[in-house]
Amino acid sequence: LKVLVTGAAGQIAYSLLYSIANGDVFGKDQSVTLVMLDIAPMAGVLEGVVMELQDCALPSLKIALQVTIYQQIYEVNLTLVISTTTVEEAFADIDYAILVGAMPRRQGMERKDLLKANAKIFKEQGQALDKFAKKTVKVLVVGNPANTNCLIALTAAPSIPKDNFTCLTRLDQNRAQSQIAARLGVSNDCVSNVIIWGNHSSTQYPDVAHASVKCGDTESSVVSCVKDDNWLNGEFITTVQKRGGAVIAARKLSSAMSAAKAICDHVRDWHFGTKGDKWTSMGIYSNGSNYGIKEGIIYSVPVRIAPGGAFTAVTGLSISDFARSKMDETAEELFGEKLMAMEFMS
Ligand SMILES: NC(=O)C1=CN([C@@H]2O[C@H](COP(=O)(O)OP(=O)(O)OC[C@H]3O[C@@H](n4cnc5c(N)ncnc54)[C@H](O)[C@@H]3O)[C@@H](O)[C@H]2O)C=CC1
Ligand SMILES: O=C(O)CCC(=O)C(=O)O
Repeated sequence: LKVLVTGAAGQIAYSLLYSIANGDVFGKDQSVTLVMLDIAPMAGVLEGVVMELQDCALPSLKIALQVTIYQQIYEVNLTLVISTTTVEEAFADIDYAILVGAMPRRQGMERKDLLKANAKIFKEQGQALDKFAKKTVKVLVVGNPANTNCLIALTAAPSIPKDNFTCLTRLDQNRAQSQIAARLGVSNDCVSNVIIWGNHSSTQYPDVAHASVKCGDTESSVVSCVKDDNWLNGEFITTVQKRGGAVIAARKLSSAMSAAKAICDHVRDWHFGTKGDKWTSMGIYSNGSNYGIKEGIIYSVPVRIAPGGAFTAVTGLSISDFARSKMDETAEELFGEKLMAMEFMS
């Protein structure tokens, strides 16, 4: 597997690269060529990250320096590390593209305020995917605003199927899951089938109407266990919607450790598949057939994934009037972002 991580000198990548190199995403026995891309001014930092990967002395990673200063090729046992600032090299024949590299939000900004700065990056990287990657490449967009950046990349890569493009809402799902687990005093893995609808933004709709909690052998609905609709329809939703901003306010930096963990969860599920009747949420291309969401945006829905990566949106879930209005509100925001993106692109 050839796996590209962009923004490889940044803070998310700092946690993410370790997990991939350690076999936590694709398995300990899977050989991986890890391609790390960042911009030229970050070449020195990138070099330091490679040194650190080397110094982790991971059992599967054997690194030997081969080439030049900006284009170091490391020869290995199980995992091959290539760090580069060259787009052509980074995107060549990749199986996975984890597109993290972008400007992060600072305090007081909404994620869509990043569109102007980041749209250009995702147009260029969409074109690179189109030109250099395998046509089967699976793309995960993380850089914000993630849904609309994903749409930009997809539009710039017409030779790659739309279903190969996803954006990250797993961090929101993990946040929602952990809020419920904390409320019920159970461990996080007892809670499943939480849904994130729509945009990775403060209009997203974290929905627990179909979520369940497992205590011993019995599985019950989250709604019946929490027994507090006011909290579920109020504070719970806003906590998840605003969690990214809360982390920025506290850390003066955007979330990174939890983002890297969520990326690993997303890619692992996309690679190995979801288990049984469980689902996970991810931003996918809306073709107009899911829950009345119009065609043409990247919208987060629950999906089930087969081993190898083919996914289908979960259909037939009942949608309350409350949920309907929340789902439409976040779709509307995405169409607004799309218009803005088209303006910047033109
Ligand atoms: N979807 C989600 O759930 C989340 C998204 N994010 C977003 O992820 C992005 C990255 O966050 P951090 O790692 O914290 O930022 P960071 O600033 O620490 O790192 C970003 C890296 O990207 C690099 N970069 C910039 N332009 C590039 C290009 N054209 N090609 C390759 N690399 C490029 C920068 O040089 C930098 O090293 C931000 O946009 C942030 O808002 C962050 C957390 C969660
Ligand atoms: O909130 C942000 O803008 C940066 C990180 C992020 O997307 C998140 O923590 O959810």
